[in-house]
Amino acid sequence: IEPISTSLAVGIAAAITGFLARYPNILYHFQECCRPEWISYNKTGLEVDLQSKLIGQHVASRVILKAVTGFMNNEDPKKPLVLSLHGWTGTGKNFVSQLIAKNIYQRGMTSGFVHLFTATAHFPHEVDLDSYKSQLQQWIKGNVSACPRSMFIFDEMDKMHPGLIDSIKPYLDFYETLDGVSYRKAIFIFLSNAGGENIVQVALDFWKAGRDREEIELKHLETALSLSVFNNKNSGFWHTSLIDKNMVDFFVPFLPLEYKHVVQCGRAEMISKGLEPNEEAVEQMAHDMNYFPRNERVFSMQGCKVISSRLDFYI
Ligand SMILES: Nc1ncnc2c1ncn2[C@@H]1O[C@H](COP(=O)(O)OP(=O)(O)OP(=O)(O)O)[C@@H](O)[C@H]1O
Repeated sequence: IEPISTSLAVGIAAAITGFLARYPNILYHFQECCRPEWISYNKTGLEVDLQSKLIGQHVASRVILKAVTGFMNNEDPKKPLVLSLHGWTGTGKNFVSQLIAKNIYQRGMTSGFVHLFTATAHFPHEVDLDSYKSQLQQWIKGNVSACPRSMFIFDEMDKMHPGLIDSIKPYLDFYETLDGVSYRKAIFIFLSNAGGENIVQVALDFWKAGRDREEIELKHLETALSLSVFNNKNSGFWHTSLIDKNMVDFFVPFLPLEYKHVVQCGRAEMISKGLEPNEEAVEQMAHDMNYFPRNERVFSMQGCKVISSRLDFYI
């Protein structure tokens, strides 16, 4: 071995080791880890995002901001935060979960500490229920052990097998620790369409009475939600004791979106594509969407869901 190269290599290695010993935190800036450099709550960011990006959801915006802020500012929460988001398709439930993730984790939804499960994709076969249960429990335990500030999003909660919901119950409860792991700093978000029709009915009643949509408050929707979520035999929730044990901290209703919201979503979509908003195209697209109920045609059938792809056809 050539002595000059060897001593050069040894010198460089020693310099790097010395540098890392003096500045151990430097690595944390490059590699995502469970530290404040990567995980810190930005309340103003969430507030601004909810106001400017989430369209037509004044009730959900308020509840979510309060719930997340209260939880994230509490250094010693007594249980994990459990939010259950309900509403018609395409009204922003997944979207809002992304906004929450973005304002807690530097890498948002791509963070290694944010975990998304979709019932039909991840747990499709009932015969595999037992293995799903143990995999899910191990996944939650492993990830919370690695980082207490982990976030778990369960999409299509109403299609999830009740037995599987039951298997995650212990992690949502008030336990100090479970097998030596504390779950109290974790966030669980459940998304479902359960209760969507009852929420639509409340919004429709307001519309028919000529009342402003902004007048709808959480209290107007709570009964609608509880009736459907608690009493619906088809809803996974109904079979489990998630509800009677008060494990869900907030039930968050999402209102159905109207024509004007579809237009707003269209404009926002054009801007996000880096285009100048084209009013004519956006209005034509909104006009061609399907609305319900059949006679009144007030609410968008697909919410804002298909706008991204539809818009391409009009511009
Ligand atoms: N209220 C909203 N404000 C702004 N954009 C929205 C809203 N609702 C939906 N969108 C747009 O439509 C897309 C699809 O919506 P999203 O996936 O959040 O709907 P969802 O309520 O989760 O529907 P589903 O119940 O079918 O899963 C979002 O990524 C977003 O671009």
